[in-house]
Amino acid sequence: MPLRVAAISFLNPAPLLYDFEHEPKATELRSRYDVEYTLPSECARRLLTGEADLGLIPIAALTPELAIIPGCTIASLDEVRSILLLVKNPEGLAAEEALQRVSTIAADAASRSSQAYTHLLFELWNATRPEFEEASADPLAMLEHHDAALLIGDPALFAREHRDAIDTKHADDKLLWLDLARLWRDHTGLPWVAAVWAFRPEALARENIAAAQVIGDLIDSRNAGMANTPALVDEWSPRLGLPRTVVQHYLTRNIHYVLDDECLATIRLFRKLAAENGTLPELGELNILKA
Ligand SMILES: C=C(O[C@@H]1C=C(C(=O)O)C=C[C@H]1O)C(=O)O
Repeated sequence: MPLRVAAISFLNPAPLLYDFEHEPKATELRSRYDVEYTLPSECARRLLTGEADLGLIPIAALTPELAIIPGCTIASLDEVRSILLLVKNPEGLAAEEALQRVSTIAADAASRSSQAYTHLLFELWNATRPEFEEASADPLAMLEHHDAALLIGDPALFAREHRDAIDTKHADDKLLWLDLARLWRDHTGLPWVAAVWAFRPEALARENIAAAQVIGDLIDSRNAGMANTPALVDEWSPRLGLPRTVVQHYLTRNIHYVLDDECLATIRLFRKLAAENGTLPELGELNILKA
């Protein structure tokens, strides 16, 4: 049987999944992997319950039992564009002061990592404890009953594309548009990391597949995706109705796909701070799959 794979349905992982979607590799890979696309929180749920063997999952959902596949990530070295915190700021205060006034946040239910980053932002660096309520990704509905809205992925890209319309509706609120990756970088000097490929190691023996094969397939796919962004822009720009320049910039500048030492340092620091703060359970040493 092929490995059961839970992959994220947004634009941002498209380069990681390139070989799974394009020949010459797609047919061969179908014999080893059965890929289903869903939202990040659901990818995590499926991997944690064992409904999937391999998942592109939020780093907030990693557990000590899951092995991280080396090489691939969804991260950002500066602005990520698609992790947005919209904050009502009717008095037009500076960002730090406006954050102090936030007491309720509607948080995109598709997210695990960005929700936890937002907890750290408020609880560690802002010294406030706003209430979080999970909601579906609709900025206007989210802001109806909350002081701030956290959006991720494609809905965040759409919101940015329609920023003028959203700002007009909220003219009295004077919305602040904050990029969470940028805030994390400002506070820690490190890249912002959202997701990694994580694996249930027991699937190797069950499916008689070598760790090196899985790691190699995923790294080759990432490399093919990064080398073929023009093809991905051709596919995704009409699919999402976003300008080609935005998709191109997003895939080549906003998102960082290589799980390097700095990204690993981020995962360690993020999980340490989140454990100390009580936001997430302890993770301990990172369990990285060996080839
Ligand atoms: C860059 C992004 O990273 C995402 C954010 C995640 C989260 O908040 O849990 C998980 C996976 C990524 O798809 C994004 O979706 O905008």
